[in-house]
Amino acid sequence: MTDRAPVGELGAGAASAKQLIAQTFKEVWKEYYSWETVHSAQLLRSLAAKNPEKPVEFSVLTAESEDDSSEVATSGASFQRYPLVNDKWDGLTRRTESVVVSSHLTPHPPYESCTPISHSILHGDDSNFMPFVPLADDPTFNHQEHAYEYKALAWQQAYRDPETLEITMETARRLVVDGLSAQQIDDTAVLPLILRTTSVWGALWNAKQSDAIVWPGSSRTLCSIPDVSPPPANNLRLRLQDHITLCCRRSDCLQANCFSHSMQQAVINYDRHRYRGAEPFRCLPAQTICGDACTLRRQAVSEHDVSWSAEDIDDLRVIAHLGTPMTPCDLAILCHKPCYEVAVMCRKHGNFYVPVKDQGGESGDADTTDRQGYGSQSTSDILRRQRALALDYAWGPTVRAERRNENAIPTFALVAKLVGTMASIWMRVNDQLFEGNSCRNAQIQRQQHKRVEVKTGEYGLGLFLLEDAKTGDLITEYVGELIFEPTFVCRGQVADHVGRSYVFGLNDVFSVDATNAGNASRYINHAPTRQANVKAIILAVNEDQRIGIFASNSTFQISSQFTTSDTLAEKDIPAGAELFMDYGPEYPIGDKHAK
Ligand SMILES: C[S@@+](CC[C@H](N)C(=O)[O-])C[C@H]1O[C@@H](n2cnc3c(N)ncnc32)[C@H](O)[C@@H]1O
Repeated sequence: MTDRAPVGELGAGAASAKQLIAQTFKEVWKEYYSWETVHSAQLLRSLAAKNPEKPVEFSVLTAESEDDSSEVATSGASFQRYPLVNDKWDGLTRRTESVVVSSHLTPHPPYESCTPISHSILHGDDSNFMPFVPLADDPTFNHQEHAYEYKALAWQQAYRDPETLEITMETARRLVVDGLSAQQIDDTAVLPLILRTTSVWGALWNAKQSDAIVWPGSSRTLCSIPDVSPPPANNLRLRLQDHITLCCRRSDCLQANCFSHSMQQAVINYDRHRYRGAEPFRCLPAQTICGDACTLRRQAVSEHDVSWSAEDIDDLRVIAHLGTPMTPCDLAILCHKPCYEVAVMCRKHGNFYVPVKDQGGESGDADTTDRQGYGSQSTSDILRRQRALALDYAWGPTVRAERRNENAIPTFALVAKLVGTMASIWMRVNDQLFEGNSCRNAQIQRQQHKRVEVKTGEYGLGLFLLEDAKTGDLITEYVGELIFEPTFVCRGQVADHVGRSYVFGLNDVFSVDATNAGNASRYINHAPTRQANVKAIILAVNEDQRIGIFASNSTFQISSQFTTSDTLAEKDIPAGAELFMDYGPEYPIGDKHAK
């Protein structure tokens, strides 16, 4: 694999290290591209349409392979090629080739494909960048005019070239085997990508997030480079920061790519207090005695009687800062400290509401006006119960024992457990709330969709019911890409060209576009209200706006999102019926369903 000098022979000097890294990089680059060119040619060949009468053998689509001029048409486009000479890699030179389109490729299908998704997705699109080249093989689509709307292709924006990433990573893997560390490699600044950054977004991290390129020269399975150093075990803030960055902040959300979830790095900043004011955190008064060590049992404990390490105090700050306002009894469980000690530390380091009235020893600067500042959240029965249960579950005796045995708690396991517990509790609370209730939110959450099929309908493809539905039943949910208004304007050109639009206006900010990604609901055709048998209703479900498609009829009126089906006139939509909904007054109405 290598004929380069080992690190030892090159000496420890920066110049030698640089030389070694550059040499290894060049080697890997050559190996990779000599494999990649052959592999790509094979892939292209496998994609060629099969023509049994006249089999065509074409390697790479270049002007050189144009041996049958009656079968090919050349367009003016060009691409960069890394040529092989006598099956050997010919250095890093690139050649510009013109693109030849073979007539043996199958024509574009009459319907553009659509990626199936079960919930709406948000790419965070930018209307300045073209997300994809639409109808690339449709000669009647005006690509030039379309491209005029955009500054660049979306993949050019913050594009991470997977090949450069793989070559960099393979270089690093070989260098690590040779005795260099990731930090030493980065210090030379020779590689095109930094392996580690002070945060988590270096090549090491990105490689972990990307699909692996499997190629013969890769030593990925043989050597793994130590990842960015994990945050110190005794630094709860950094560990949680990492966790919050990776997981959705909504405790009831288990989807990696939910609407609200963004991959921006989270920073737990004590200066920006979550509630108000600049206090590091606030604490609620203890209400009932939690045990022998409860602050309510102790008379005037002084801070001199309590000795906490800096890490312990920081843990308290983090927990109190991130959680909903808690009593010292709750905090005691989370901090694994006696309650009366927590109360002392809260007084010292936070803004502590001491117990009111007859709570011996701790006189009250408690003040209900201030407490109201927390809003209904801190007083909500559901939240309180949720928190109590979560504490019970997540910080039970096993975990406490773990903490005693090891100084380093497996934070991820703990936090995942806490988040998981919150989610399961939330689901249980939801179930209790929604039990026996045909609330539309509940139907959407439970995805109680009807069975449907897509087939030729009155206007192109249409959506048909496979089972009966009663008015008010959820048929399906309209899902797609969440796009911004300017993107909608740009995509309009494609919709005009194909003569079909799959965009549903959601709110002032977003529309849901099912053109490229969606489910069967994208095939529901339009009919005016009196002939429509389904209705789209936008519902707020767990902080997201979602579009439920409900069985409806002409007498169906929306009164509230919690209206139940039994308050509405029942009228079945029989299995086999095509579904129609009213697209709204602006939609150009077809002759058959003219209002
Ligand atoms: C959401 S798609 C519906 C599925 C579409 N029929 C298909 O084959 O993919 C909406 C498009 O269908 C067509 N369409 C739906 N209802 C129609 C109607 N009542 N009259 C004419 N065209 C209709 C229009 O082209 C419209 O832009």
